[in-house]
Amino acid sequence: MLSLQALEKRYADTPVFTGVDLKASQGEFIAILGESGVGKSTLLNCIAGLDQADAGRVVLDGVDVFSLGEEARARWRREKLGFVFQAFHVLPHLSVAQNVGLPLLLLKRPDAARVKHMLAVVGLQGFDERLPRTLSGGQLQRVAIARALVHRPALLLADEPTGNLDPATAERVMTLLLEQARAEGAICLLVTHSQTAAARADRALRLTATGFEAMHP
Ligand SMILES: Nc1ncnc2c1ncn2[C@@H]1O[C@H](COP(=O)(O)OP(=O)(O)OP(=O)(O)O)[C@@H](O)[C@H]1O
Repeated sequence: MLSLQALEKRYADTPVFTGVDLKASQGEFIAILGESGVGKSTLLNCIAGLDQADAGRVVLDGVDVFSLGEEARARWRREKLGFVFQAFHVLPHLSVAQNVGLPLLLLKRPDAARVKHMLAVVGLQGFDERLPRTLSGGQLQRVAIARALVHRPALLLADEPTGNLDPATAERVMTLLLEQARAEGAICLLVTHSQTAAARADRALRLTATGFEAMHP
């Protein structure tokens, strides 16, 4: 269970958002839309504890994230969160399998069989030794999805993951993200400008300066 309670963020005297509340259950897929600059990426960063919220709480599976010290928060992030970004953020000098296995390595739980499984579910079996520069954008994003879920995170944060892809590839990547987040039982918060992607989520919310507005259901 993820709970956001009265989250608030400002830069100097300029408020970005206030009053962000949300409750999400295991396996729920939630799309977050909103005008450019309203603070969607900032909100994901605040939830991940990468950016400091000015007020409010983030509670994931009973853990109050802002009460953790820096080291404990970094450990929590490695263990409980997965990330997918628009720009892939795949490490160029590591092979595909090394990229996917990185979260497990950082948790000191290397697991070659799990890496192989994740490569298979994203349709990249046999790509283990390939370097990222030999992959297409859609393939790179599938590597990123496999990496984001390999350690079975409780929460997947996806920031415009299909923003750099052509519509057909975007559609396939979105399907994969939905299916795999659900298969792994992760809560997924998906920031997107795509109404098509939002329509496929369990819920769609619009972020405004004063919190979330429900779009559907
Ligand atoms: N370090 C910073 N200092 C000051 N203002 C910032 C900083 N980082 C972000 N902002 C501002 O905070 C606001 C929210 O930015 P954010 O990138 O979260 O928006 P967004 O909704 O994700 O936008 P987009 O849809 O265009 O990606 C913007 O007005 C931005 O200029």
